[in-house]
Amino acid sequence: MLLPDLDTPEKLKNLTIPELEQLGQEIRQFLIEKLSKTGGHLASNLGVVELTLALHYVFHSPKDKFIWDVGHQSYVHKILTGRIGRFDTLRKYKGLAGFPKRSESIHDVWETGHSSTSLSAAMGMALARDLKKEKHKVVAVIGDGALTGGMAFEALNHIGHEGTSLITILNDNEMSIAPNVGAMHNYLGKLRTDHNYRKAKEELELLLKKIPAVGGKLAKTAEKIKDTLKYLLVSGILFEELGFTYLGPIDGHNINELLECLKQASQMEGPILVHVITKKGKGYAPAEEDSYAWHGASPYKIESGEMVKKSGPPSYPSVYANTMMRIAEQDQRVIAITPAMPGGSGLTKFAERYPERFFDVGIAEQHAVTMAAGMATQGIKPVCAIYSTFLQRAYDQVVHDVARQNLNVFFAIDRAGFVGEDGETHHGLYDIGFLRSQPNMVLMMPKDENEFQHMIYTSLQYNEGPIAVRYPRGNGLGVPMDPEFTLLPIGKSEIVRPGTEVAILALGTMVQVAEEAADLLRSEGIQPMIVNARFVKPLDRDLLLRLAKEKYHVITVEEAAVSGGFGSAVLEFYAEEGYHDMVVNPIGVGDVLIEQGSVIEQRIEAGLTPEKIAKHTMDLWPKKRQRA
Ligand SMILES: Cc1ncc(C[n+]2csc(CCOP(=O)(O)OP(=O)(O)O)c2C)c(N)n1
Ligand SMILES: CC(=O)[C@@H](O)[C@H](O)COP(=O)(O)O
Ligand SMILES: [Mg+2]
Repeated sequence: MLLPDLDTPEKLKNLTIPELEQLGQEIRQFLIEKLSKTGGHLASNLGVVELTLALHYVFHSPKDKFIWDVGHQSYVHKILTGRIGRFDTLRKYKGLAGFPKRSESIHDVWETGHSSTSLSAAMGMALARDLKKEKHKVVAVIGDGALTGGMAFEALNHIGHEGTSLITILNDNEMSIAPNVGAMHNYLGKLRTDHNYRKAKEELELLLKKIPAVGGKLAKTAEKIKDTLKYLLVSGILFEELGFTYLGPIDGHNINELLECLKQASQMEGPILVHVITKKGKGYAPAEEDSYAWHGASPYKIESGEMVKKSGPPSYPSVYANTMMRIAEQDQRVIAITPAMPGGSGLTKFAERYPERFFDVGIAEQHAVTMAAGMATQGIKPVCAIYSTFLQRAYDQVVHDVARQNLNVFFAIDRAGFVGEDGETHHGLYDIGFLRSQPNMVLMMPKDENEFQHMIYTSLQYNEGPIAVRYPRGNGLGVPMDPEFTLLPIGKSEIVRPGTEVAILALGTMVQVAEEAADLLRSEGIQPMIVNARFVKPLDRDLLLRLAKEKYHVITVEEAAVSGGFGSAVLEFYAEEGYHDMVVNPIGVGDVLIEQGSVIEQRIEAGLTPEKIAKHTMDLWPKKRQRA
């Protein structure tokens, strides 16, 4: 076994090719075993075993800088940089992060999680190197999916323009999470299969060299023919035209080919793009056969490849999908848009049923939102299904293209709140802050999966402008699902428990937590009012005014950043209405970054528990009595 002794990448450099190949197999086996217990991004990491070995063999991390786009494929890098012993804690609370983390290792020079940032960061590091007159390599590893992200094109454009020396490794496995989409994907497909082109080009060049030296005109013609044919035949012409030296395509599982090509790249100046062809899931049959399912694997049985399925109530994406299907059946205007998350958003069935009304635009949230806005101007009813965290990528499009023009786009904002193992790069905590400030916007959150279906229905019946429903990752509460849809009155909340003295206005997932807090308080003879807030915008004015008139103290609770959140909206309301002595205690996620773990662990760290909410209520109670 070679793996146990490899605690620094420098030790790789003493290995022979066969030893590197053996090490690759050991790493593969290690990943398959460890992730069968922890789950994680198995397929992507199995696909980059040889590539990561070769990178650490040829270059000198951390002097040479490695930047991993999205970073979900950085487990092999973590194994080779001294963290092999921590893999039992992968994506666990206070354990090893599932993405690069600068606090974990000097070899992690850039943190990722959101896609398509690697080339911009690499450019920044390369320019800094040049300004400081340092000499080291900057290497970005970007997948074919991440390359569909707009930021990547912005960076390619600038890098090619500046001619800065940096190496882009394009890890092309034809997959995003789902099969990759887009014109760039199609272009890469041609390059992938261009071995014939390459052979023809070599034969052509040999032939042209055989033409005896000819004078003047004929020579120029010969050169012109060669350039034209080269244009047709040469690989990577798109990248070459953008100012990159294109190397490849090479077999990303062939150590010899990788070492030869990376050594060549390491000796070249200017922007280099190495096109590496890999197989997502390589080396584990179930993941090779279905790398889509094995992109984000749950714990599984190695022999059978059977994932441990979390049973339980319907998931929010499945309720979204079923409700969309039912409504789309009746309303031909309804279309669904996803930026590269068809599976996670639950849209697979919709896409099969209504292929002409489904658009996976690739990792392109900005394009998705503005395209939806364009559709809305033409009377189409676009539904943008975007995770809260990824919607951050399209903020100006929401502001400038949708809300400002008051266009009727429905945002289905999934993964709102804590998301668990993906950690702080993926939590959906900021959408309330950045949406409620927008004129014309309607924003709501359901307390459970049954109310969720009614909110989707209400949103699709709404024609007045932009409307958004934010909903959590995972399953509902297991409540009965009404057979018929209900149209919810916009801006109206629901009193779920009457009470006195203190009113707890809870949003979405926090309604259940607030009710559990009320149960704890009952033994103290304290019975606060529990409100299912439902709407962040517009607020339920009538209820808020009633609470003021009846001298309630108010607690708001939200699984979102408290700064700029629902509680802030309530505070602003009372200030604007002149209730300056109104006691409002907003509870939410403070100015903290809560790392990977379970959602429950994250809520505990944030103080979003029945016990804490009961304590907040108790704290207000005696003051309330004294005041009376
Ligand atoms: C801005 C953003 N949108 C969506 C995602 C979700 N996401 C994570 S990985 C991935 C696909 C990445 O494909 P690729 O870069 O080809 O990597 P591979 O898994 O194939 O190695 C997507 C869409 C993300 N991380 N960031
Ligand atoms: C790496 C990445 O961004 C995605 O794979 C993300 O982890 C998917 O999240 P869900 O598992 O919530 O769909
Ligand atoms: Mg890919």
